[in-house]
Amino acid sequence: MPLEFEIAPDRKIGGNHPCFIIAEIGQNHQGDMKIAKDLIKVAKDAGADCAKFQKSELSYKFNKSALARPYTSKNSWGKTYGEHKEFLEFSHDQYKELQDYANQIGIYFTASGMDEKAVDFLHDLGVPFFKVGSGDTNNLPYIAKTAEKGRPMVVSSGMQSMDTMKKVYKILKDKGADFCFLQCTSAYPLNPEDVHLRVIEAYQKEFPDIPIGYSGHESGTTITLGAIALGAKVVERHITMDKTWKGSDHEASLEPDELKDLVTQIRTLEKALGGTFKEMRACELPTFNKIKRHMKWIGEEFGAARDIPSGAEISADMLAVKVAEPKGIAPETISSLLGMRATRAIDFDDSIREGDVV
Ligand SMILES: CC(=O)N[C@H](C=O)[C@@H](O)[C@H](O)[C@H](O)COP(=O)(O)O
Ligand SMILES: C=C(OP(=O)(O)O)C(=O)O
Repeated sequence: MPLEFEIAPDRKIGGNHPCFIIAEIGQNHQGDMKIAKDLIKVAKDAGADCAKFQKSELSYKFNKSALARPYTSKNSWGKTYGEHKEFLEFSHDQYKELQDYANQIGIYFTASGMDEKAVDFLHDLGVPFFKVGSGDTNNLPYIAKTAEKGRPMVVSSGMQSMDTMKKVYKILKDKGADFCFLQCTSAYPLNPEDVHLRVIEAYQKEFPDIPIGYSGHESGTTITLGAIALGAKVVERHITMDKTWKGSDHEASLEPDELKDLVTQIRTLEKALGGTFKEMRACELPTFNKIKRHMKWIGEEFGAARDIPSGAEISADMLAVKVAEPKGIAPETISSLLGMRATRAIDFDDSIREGDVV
């Protein structure tokens, strides 16, 4: 049984707990607090568990030349990558305001700390758990320091190999962290053939004592539902007000109605996954009573409609399986009746019931 743990106050993940659904606002707020709050509300109204952002302390995440690099993409909000990222970055005070808003409307609030300094800030802010974005997963000193803060961790794995994930697993286990891994492919939007949902199963095999989840960048909801069917206990999807907006992630995001649909579909699918024990279910009884086949015999050996006398030895050609009133012996036991003897005279087309043959 995969490990369960409390990812946020009064909310466990893993085992049979409902999948924890993270609505990733990321940088889809366009640098605008109103849009950011509206997206938190969208997450809440759709029934997602958590609204998430991305926090960087830019001079700790990037070196000078990375910040000075020209960023000429149609998704750029500045001449350089540094200016672009600065435009999309909220201040500490703004984070506090967003957190207060999330608390007020009743949804968990967190962010990916995209460098050690940002993790320090989020720790002080008191987020329930840390998200580690794929770009930071092979930063092993960062992984160790983040684990030392003592909060649960959700670690994504885009661009990483199984070998790297084993290293991350070992560090986090050694630190005694509660954590889960998310299968992820870091492309926006993500083509179905690049998703590799079966990595969820490979992770569960390799890391049997942690919950496994999925962070998706594909279009639509189908693939994420597949992740749930394969056992994902945490799911993260980007959300947006409008997929056509300027920005690298909008196209791979879910609009409000899609998020709502996804949450509803996940909750339905979770119910439908049920248990692994196979038996007839209570809801099947009416059908069973109506059509399940029960054994009857017909006296073909003796001629149709001829009575079988008491004491006759039962052979296969005396038996037929039909929908019977009253119900007879269950047909899956047919071979065990052969060679038995009738304890009473049974008319053609009568049911054979317990005690009629011994
Ligand atoms: C790997 C990773 O961090 N991915 C994040 C999460 O999915 C993304 O949101 C990036 O921050 C985003 O795509 C970057 O876009 P730009 O470079 O235009 O700011
Ligand atoms: C990059 C992030 O996530 P993922 O790698 O799961 O897309 C993130 O959380 O900032």
